[in-house]
Amino acid sequence: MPDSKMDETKKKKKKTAECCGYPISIFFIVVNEFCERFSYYGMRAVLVLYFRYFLLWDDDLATSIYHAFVALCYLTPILGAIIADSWLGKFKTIIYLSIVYAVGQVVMAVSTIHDITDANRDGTPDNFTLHIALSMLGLVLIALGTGGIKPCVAAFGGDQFQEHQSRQLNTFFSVFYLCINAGSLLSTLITPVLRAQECGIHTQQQCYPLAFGVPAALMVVSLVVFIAGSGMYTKTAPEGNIMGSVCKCIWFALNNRFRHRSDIYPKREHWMDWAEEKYDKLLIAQIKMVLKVLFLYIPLPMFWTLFDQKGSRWTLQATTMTGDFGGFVLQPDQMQTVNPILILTLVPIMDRIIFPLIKKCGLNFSPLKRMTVGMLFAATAFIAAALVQMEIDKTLPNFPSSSESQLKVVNMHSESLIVTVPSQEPLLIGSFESSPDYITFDQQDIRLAFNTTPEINKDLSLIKGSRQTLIIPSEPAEMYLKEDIKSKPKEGKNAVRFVNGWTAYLNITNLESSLQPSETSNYTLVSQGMRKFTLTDGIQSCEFSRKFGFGSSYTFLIPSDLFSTDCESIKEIEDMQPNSVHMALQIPQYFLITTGEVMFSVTGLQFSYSQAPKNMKSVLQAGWLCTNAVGNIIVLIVAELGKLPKQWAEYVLFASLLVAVSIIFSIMAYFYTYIDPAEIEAEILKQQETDPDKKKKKETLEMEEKENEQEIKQTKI
Ligand SMILES: NCCCC[C@H](N)C(=O)NCC(=O)O
Repeated sequence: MPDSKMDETKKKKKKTAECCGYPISIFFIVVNEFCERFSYYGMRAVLVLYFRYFLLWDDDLATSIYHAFVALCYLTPILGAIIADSWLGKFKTIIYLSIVYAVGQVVMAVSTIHDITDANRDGTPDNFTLHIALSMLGLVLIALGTGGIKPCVAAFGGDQFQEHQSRQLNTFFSVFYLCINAGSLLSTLITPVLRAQECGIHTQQQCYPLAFGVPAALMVVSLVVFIAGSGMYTKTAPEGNIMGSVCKCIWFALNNRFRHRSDIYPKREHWMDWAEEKYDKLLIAQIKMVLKVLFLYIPLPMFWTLFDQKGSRWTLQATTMTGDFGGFVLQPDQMQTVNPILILTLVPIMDRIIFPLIKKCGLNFSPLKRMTVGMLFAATAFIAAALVQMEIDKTLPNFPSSSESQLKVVNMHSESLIVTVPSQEPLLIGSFESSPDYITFDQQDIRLAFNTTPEINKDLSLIKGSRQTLIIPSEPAEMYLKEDIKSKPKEGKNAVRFVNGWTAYLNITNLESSLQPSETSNYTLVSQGMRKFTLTDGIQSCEFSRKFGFGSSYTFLIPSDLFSTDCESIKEIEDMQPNSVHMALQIPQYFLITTGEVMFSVTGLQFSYSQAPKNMKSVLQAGWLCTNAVGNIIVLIVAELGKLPKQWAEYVLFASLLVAVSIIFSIMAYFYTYIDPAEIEAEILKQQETDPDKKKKKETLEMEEKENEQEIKQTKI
């Protein structure tokens, strides 16, 4: 940094107002982070639902676009860091990109107003292309904004501290992390509730505009708060195209090394020293510092690969468990809120009790050791997840493999039937009853015999890898096959269907269409709790209520005396029993992974700041965030390619991989020497001052500058 600029920074640092030893400007930065994370996580909480139920995309498309968006959010930090360190400085970059971000959130909220294209006022948008175009534009702007400012805000916060505030600087990163999680916790609780409201101009629909509008408003608040602190910040000026200089310097060093590869040339201590012919010693030293840290980052994505499965695999695991806590019921995706809740409790405990205690015991728990231990905690969390999975597997139905078929028989006939099934004892099935469980067949084509008069022999061609039910209506000769669900219903919901044994058509609430006599409905998904169905044939009606748990499946048999028994004679066949393993069993794995996160992530944030040269703080923050992006990409690849037959085995595989990676990381960390970049930079600057050659060059430069200034003055006169 030119001396004049350095003096400017120092002058500004002197003016910084303090409160309890902290720069007051920090207050604006942490509130800004809280609002920004509220905005980001709030929007993310309802994004997949918006894709699925507003844009009507299928599950695969909705999930792919969602993951692509998250990956983009972790790739754009590089762009933000380059803009900040090389061109605009962190302050202006945060302001400009926050404006882009807020505009993105507003565009996204507008895209969710169905009324803007609902000309025929039927409650669904008429021009999906416009809604899709607007939402994609909004998401790109949001990714640019959130990713772009992310490395700058943490580094800008660090810049506010002076040399005597190193203890407070470390605490700052913990408080910063607390704000992230407080924002994310509140928004993940609030935005789904906002979405569940009904709103609209012409028709009342799920209130996506409110669910996306509130995060947009929070982003505007975040920007206003940040600007409000403007007069108090320490703003380090950018030093020109630093990234360009870094790339050119590395390229020159590599080329120069290659040109002098012969043994006749004396070796140099570091390959970057081959840039000395052309580049400043300070720049070379700074690049060495950055490269050393980036090298250390290579194994880190593996941690994020495990960590980010909280939102996917672990949530899926929760859908196969029960969330009834007595006083309240937790939905599977709400289990994720355990992470920010634990962060809010664990960070203070670690900072105030655990780390000081370890220090008191005389142990050197250095940042890199903490990160290694953090990785091991995450690995243990996956072992805990595997154990829980084994418990769940014991309770899961025996689904058919890809070479097997399964069959159940439902008898809606007024008399009992004896069914002869290949390689089985004959089955006696009472009227309005079903065979006890699914029968598994290795072959696709089977022949069943029924003791009706006359006897019926039925050839069936079953579907491999599927579960089917053979419905025998009041006229057994008209029997037909219906395909059943072959996995647990999504999101912990319950799949229900009805077989109409009533003599006329029936309308049933929640079903897509009316049911003809003897017809079986498709499945409809209902959430946990008390659910009511009204059945009517247009003349008479009755109500049927039932309490559901999580993840069950039922076939309800409607008898011919439906209305005379006021719906009470409806018979229930349990096709899949409700989940019985409790979601509370996931708490240990959440506890372990969050402890790992506190040790790994908070420390990594701090480490990336402390080990970066002053002009590349944002770049190293971006490098740190990039490890997260790579981790997410690994999740996507593994999810596509490496599907193991047993989920618990996949958890154990991930845990083993992370243990292996943490061993490699600990070896790399052993050879890493912690540095004080400011000290090294000052030392080199001092050397350059005393270097006669440099001194001369500097004097000439200063003389030239003075001459230039005089010339400008004279031209003005
Ligand atoms: N809905 C879960 C939010 C988890 C937040 C996570 N613990 C975290 O701190 N992430 C870092 C970030 O910058 O968002």
